[in-house]
Amino acid sequence: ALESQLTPFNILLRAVLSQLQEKDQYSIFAQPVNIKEVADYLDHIKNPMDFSTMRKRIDAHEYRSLEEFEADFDLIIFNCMKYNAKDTFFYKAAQRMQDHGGAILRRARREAERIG
Ligand SMILES: CCOC(=O)c1ccc2c(c1)NC(=O)[C@@H](C)N2
Repeated sequence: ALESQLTPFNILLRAVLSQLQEKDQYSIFAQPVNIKEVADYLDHIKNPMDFSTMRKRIDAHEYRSLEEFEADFDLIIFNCMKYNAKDTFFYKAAQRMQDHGGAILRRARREAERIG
């Protein structure tokens, strides 16, 4: 029901996800990597992750802690740095996302402690 959707914790996760997506200015982390465009992606990446999947998991109450949410964020970064070579636009975007995300998640951890 809507009220179970809008627990303080869920509201926090949705706010954090929006803050992270603001840093994805070319939306390269917004959707699952398109396997039609990147044919060998699943040969290399066993656990794909993206922000739209994370949003579905928030709405399905699949995150029981901020650490579980962070693990999926870290997976997005890890996959990108694994599949793409260091000198690529994608790899560099993952590094910037990791930096921005670190600051956003540190603030979120304090907020999660405050709401208990
Ligand atoms: C239309 C072509 O799109 C892509 O090739 C493409 C589109 C998005 C991508 C990606 C590839 N690779 C990645 O590692 C993740 C970060 N995002």
